[in-house]
Amino acid sequence: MGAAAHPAGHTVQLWARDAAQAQAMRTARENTRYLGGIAFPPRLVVIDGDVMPAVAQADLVIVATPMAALREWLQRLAQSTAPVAWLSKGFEAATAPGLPGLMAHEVCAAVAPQLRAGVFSGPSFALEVARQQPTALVAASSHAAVSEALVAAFHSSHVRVYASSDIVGVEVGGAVKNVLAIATGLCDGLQLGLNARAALITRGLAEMTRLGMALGAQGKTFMGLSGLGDLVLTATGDLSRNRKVGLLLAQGQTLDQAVQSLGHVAEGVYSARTVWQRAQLLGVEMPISETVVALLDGRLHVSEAVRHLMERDPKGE
Ligand SMILES: NC(=O)c1ccc[n+]([C@@H]2O[C@H](COP(=O)([O-])OP(=O)(O)OC[C@H]3O[C@@H](n4cnc5c(N)ncnc54)[C@H](O)[C@@H]3O)[C@@H](O)[C@H]2O)c1
Ligand SMILES: O=P(O)(O)OC[C@H](O)CO
Repeated sequence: MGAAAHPAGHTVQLWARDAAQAQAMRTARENTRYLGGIAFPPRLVVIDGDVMPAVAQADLVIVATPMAALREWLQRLAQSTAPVAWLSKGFEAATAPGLPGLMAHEVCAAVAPQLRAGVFSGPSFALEVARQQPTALVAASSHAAVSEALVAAFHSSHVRVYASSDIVGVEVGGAVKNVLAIATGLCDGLQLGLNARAALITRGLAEMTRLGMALGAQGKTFMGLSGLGDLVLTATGDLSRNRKVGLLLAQGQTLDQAVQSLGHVAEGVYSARTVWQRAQLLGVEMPISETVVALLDGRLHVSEAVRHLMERDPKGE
């Protein structure tokens, strides 16, 4: 996102937790490990060590870590006076037995309630954003100042940023699409055909919307960029790590092998159980997500997954 912010005329401080990786990026003026071949813009500065001096100077702080690291980062940033936005797309794993896992804004409310914060989401493979290919995103927060800061920082000739106040809807879309992309990868890996893929995406959108509305989201959010848009991208785009997990499971790899071979996080693997757990608590039917959880937990074999979905009782659409 650092490269994306630059055309709007901002200086970006990119913090890396690994000092050697930070030095390698300073030397190469690119992130060879993750986005090789994309030169950093001149006003991007790579930093490491204590991040707080940079936070104190910032007009906007972006947290670009997997969901599993978000709690720790929001605790660290709790006193920031600048708005904070996260890119993480997932539900947190339960932190104690008997407690449901949380959405990102719920984690924020628990550990940094005074922070002006929100989520930056939508269909956006990092590689295409870095190449400055056209991308449209959603900035969602209950604080208008946060969405406004994201629009000011990122809206440009190649990135369109739409503001939303429906943070629940945007976060549910971002988390559930990853689970559904695992299912779609599996479907394509098993060569079940285009009819099956369209059915999974459409019924997946229905279950995403059901869960979101039960959690208090607005239905229309799921027809937007962070819902349908990101679901279509992740379920069908071969740059997706979540889709890749499904494809690899279909080839007979174990979950551990599939996750190891990615080298990046596939959030659906970690969010699926929480998504399913929250749906169960609310009495929301999510048969595709339920099937993915059963596969990931090893309770269902790949070869049984399709039968599991197809043999459900008939019902109205
Ligand atoms: N890559 C994409 O195309 C993309 C696009 C939009 C949103 N996202 C979301 O953004 C989040 C991050 O995705 P990614 O692709 O950058 O993941 P990634 O697996 O590449 O990890 C991103 C970085 O976070 C670092 N990290 C991990 N734990 C950390 C911690 N505790 N503190 C600091 N840094 C830590 C990793 O070392 C890595 O450099 C995910 O939730 C993902 O769903 C990714
Ligand atoms: O590679 P994935 O599956 O994590 O998807 C990346 C982005 O979330 C797409 O918007």
